[in-house]
Amino acid sequence: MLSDWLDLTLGGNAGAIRTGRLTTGSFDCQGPGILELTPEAPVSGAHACVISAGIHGNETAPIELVGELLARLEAGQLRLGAPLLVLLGNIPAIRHSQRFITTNLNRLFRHDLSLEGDEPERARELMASVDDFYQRHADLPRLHYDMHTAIRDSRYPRFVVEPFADSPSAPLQWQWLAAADMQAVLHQHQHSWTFSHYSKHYHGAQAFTLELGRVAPFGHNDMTALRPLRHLLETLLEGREPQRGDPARMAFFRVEQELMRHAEDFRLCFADDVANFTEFPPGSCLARDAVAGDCVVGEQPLAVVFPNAEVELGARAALLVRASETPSGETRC
Ligand SMILES: O=C(O)CCC(=O)N[C@@H](CCC(=O)O)C(=O)O
Ligand SMILES: [Zn+2]
Repeated sequence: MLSDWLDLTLGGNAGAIRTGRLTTGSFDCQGPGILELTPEAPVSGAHACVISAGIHGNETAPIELVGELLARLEAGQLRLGAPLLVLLGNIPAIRHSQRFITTNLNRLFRHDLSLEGDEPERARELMASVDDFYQRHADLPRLHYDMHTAIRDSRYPRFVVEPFADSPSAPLQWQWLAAADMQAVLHQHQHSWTFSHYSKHYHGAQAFTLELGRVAPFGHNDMTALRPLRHLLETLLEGREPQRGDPARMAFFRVEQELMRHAEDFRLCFADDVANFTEFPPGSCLARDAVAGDCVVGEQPLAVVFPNAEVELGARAALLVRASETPSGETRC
């Protein structure tokens, strides 16, 4: 049964179900954590939808959300109207309730990846499944929502990260995401090799990272806060036109700088309970790095997003951001 897919996959029995039928389509388990749903009758205007969760193994709310969607499809409460690829990212890390096992999977989505190991191998499998899916549905507009939760509290608990690309995202996306009760948008200023960036950069998909609250164990997530997003996902998988909200309800930010960790001896200068999007005035010391020196805020205030002193050497330890007036990241004067 489709609703057993998550449990079987996480229990190491991914091979126990292969293909099956729904009232309105069929499903095909193409590999561990790789599930494609195909409608009997695709609805005109439908998107080729990719929904991914568990790219970081301790981020459980998105996995629970996928479980809710599959259960409602199986129960016939939703009519499948769009091709849908559901991906569960780092399966061993989910089993261990860890962000990753050896290296951060969400930095490996690039065609020239040369690393070896379990996470690089998984990135290759996921990239190949996305390539194959979009190629087989080449006539449809492409969409990818990669769902995460954040390590810290956030001033905006639900926010969107818009990957960098040459062309801006479709303005309609901000209307859909506002209706889904996303509260802020963070525009990336450079390539980041995340999963959503992969779909946007290599496939021209409308692709975003969605941060959906704070990391919590299974069963401890506030799923009611995610109802509006569930509604958006349901509408898309039914192939219907999503509701539109007012993007002016969301706060827009752009990344000014990535703070990198260079030294073993690296620390952030603020407390662990400082929330994402907290602003620091000019002159504040944000980090001390024995190799790179101090990171100090310049003439304009900066806010911190995803600060994490525990990242690998050479990895991003925080995004330093400023408010912008528009989704594509123009900064206020
Ligand atoms: O809370 C944190 O520090 C990390 C939450 C998380 O996993 N965020 C993603 C964002 C991806 C992006 O920049 O698009 C990540 O760090 O991979
Ligand atoms: Zn994550």
